[in-house]
Amino acid sequence: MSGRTTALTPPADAGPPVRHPEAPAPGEIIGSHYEYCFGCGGGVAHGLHLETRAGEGVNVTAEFTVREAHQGAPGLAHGGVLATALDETLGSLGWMLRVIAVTGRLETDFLRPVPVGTELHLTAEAVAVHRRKIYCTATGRIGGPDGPVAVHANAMFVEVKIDHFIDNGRKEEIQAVMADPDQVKVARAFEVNP
Ligand SMILES: CCCCCCCCCCCCCC(=O)SCCNC(=O)CCNC(=O)[C@H](O)C(C)(C)COP(=O)(O)OP(=O)(O)OC[C@H]1O[C@@H](n2cnc3c(N)ncnc32)[C@H](O)[C@@H]1OP(=O)(O)O
Repeated sequence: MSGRTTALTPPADAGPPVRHPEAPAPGEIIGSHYEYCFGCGGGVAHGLHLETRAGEGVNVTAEFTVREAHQGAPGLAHGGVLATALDETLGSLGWMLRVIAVTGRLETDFLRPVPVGTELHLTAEAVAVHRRKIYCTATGRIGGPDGPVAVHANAMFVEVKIDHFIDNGRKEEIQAVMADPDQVKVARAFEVNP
């Protein structure tokens, strides 16, 4: 046993998340953080192509249309793909806090099947911060932004520095990213020095 608590309930001394003064303005589209990200990258043919918008607080919204390539059962979205959509939307909260954060834990409830062709309306919100840990939730609704909930997640993201990617990513992709001025701009937006 590691002694680590895996609870997704923030500890009593956690604080509220604080919207960074330079967070994208409410309604502003948060661009893809990486062209080859399966969740948001334009360079992944069968990816989710999620487009996320900043909310007014430490929250974001996004839409994702389920396509044939996303099926698990015939005509229905794969659960892992739906979890990815939640994960990706949650990942965008880093822009609102101006930190880079990766998923530590993601607990997903699948409440309704999601047919191919459905537009999933996603929201994500940070609820508490404790040291490097960001506690957050995400919801995907069908039939409109106020439609019935199809999927819901409680999650805990952990803040990391750019070294997390440099140290762990494959060399080819890391070198390509560092040679791309647009990508370096993304990294700078998080006030990190690549
Ligand atoms: C170039 C530009 C790039 C831009 C990139 C933008 C990328 C955005 C991508 C978005 C894409 C979408 C999103 C994606 O898909 S992100 C991809 C999926 N996620 C990952 O690959 C993360 C893999 N895991 C790790 O790298 C490490 O385990 C991390 C970094 C998470 C922690 O290891 P690290 O050694 O650093 O820290 P620590 O172990 O001291 O832990 C720190 C604290 O956290 C607590 N804890 C940890 N894990 C868990 C857990 N499972 N349950 C409960 N608690 C957990 C821990 O108890 C401790 O708490 P406390 O002691 O402080 O109380």
